[in-house]
Amino acid sequence: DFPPDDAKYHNYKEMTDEINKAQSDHADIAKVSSIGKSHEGRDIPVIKISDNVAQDEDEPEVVFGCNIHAREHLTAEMCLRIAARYTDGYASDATIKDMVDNREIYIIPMQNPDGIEYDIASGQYRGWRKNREGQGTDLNRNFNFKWGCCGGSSGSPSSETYRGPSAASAPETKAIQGFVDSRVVNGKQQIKTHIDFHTYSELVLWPFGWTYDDVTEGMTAEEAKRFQDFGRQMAQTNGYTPEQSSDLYITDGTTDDYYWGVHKVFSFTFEMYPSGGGGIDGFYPPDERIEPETARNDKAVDMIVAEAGK
Ligand SMILES: CC(C)C[C@H](NS(N)(=O)=O)C(=O)O
Ligand SMILES: [Ca+2]
Ligand SMILES: [Ca+2]
Ligand SMILES: [Ca+2]
Ligand SMILES: [Zn+2]
Repeated sequence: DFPPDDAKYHNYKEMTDEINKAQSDHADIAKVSSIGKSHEGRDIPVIKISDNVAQDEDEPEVVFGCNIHAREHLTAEMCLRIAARYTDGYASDATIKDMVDNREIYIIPMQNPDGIEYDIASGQYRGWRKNREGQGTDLNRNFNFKWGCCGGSSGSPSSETYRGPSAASAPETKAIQGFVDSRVVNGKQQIKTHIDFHTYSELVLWPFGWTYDDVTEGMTAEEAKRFQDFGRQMAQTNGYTPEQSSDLYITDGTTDDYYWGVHKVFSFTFEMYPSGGGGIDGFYPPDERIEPETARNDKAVDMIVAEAGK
């Protein structure tokens, strides 16, 4: 488990208990299911928040994905905050109610449950990043879009950015892709917007990661401008630095490139607090930082939920 001083962070069981409680407290608008199983057999839960939540309604869909990298524990807290705001806020906040009534919001708090549990299992943080297959696959290099295309990942199993033996080889990647693919209804992708939360560096990133080009096959000048404008607007609200993903470094097989490249989902990656300082400690802010550093993204989250209806 987490060290006692960081008890406010949720482990896998505490996370599942929390979303199950949200479901029982708000059964009319919240429904928990599993998108599939991890390598070690853990369910990867998703909580859906919408009116008539048991029906698949013709409403724009939004996805928030968290903790695809094991040590980035602050991101699971980000996803749990979104779930809490959009369930607890339904009765009191008119804007939240409007969004819940007119969107289908999916939140996946722990996309890499095995890695997360391994990172904290000894009681001392291990700095673990990948999933738990063999020497670990970097799930954010394993997606089936431009997989291993461009020097943005490694082919060596011991590497922190090991792309896996083949595209979508990891069960967690299969589960996430399977979920996104399942949201194509009558040939139309229902998911309109997405944020994948990471730590750290305080950045708002948009596709593509596989190329330095702003405009390229699969990204017109208009589309690139939409990403730039909206990314900058969100960054205005949280003080992060907005840039194209590849401005950081080239990556291939990432979630964002898959969501946009394959499904044309208006998709961003957020790197949360801290901004820098380098080193492994940046992945482990004290739990006193959870509230302020997750609340910092409330406005950007609300913007991306609203944008799904554009
Ligand atoms: C989303 C990309 C561009 C950055 C990310 N950085 S992280 N979260 O692993 O430190 C990563 O390397 O996957
Ligand atoms: Ca503390
Ligand atoms: Ca609905
Ligand atoms: Ca729908
Ligand atoms: Zn990450």
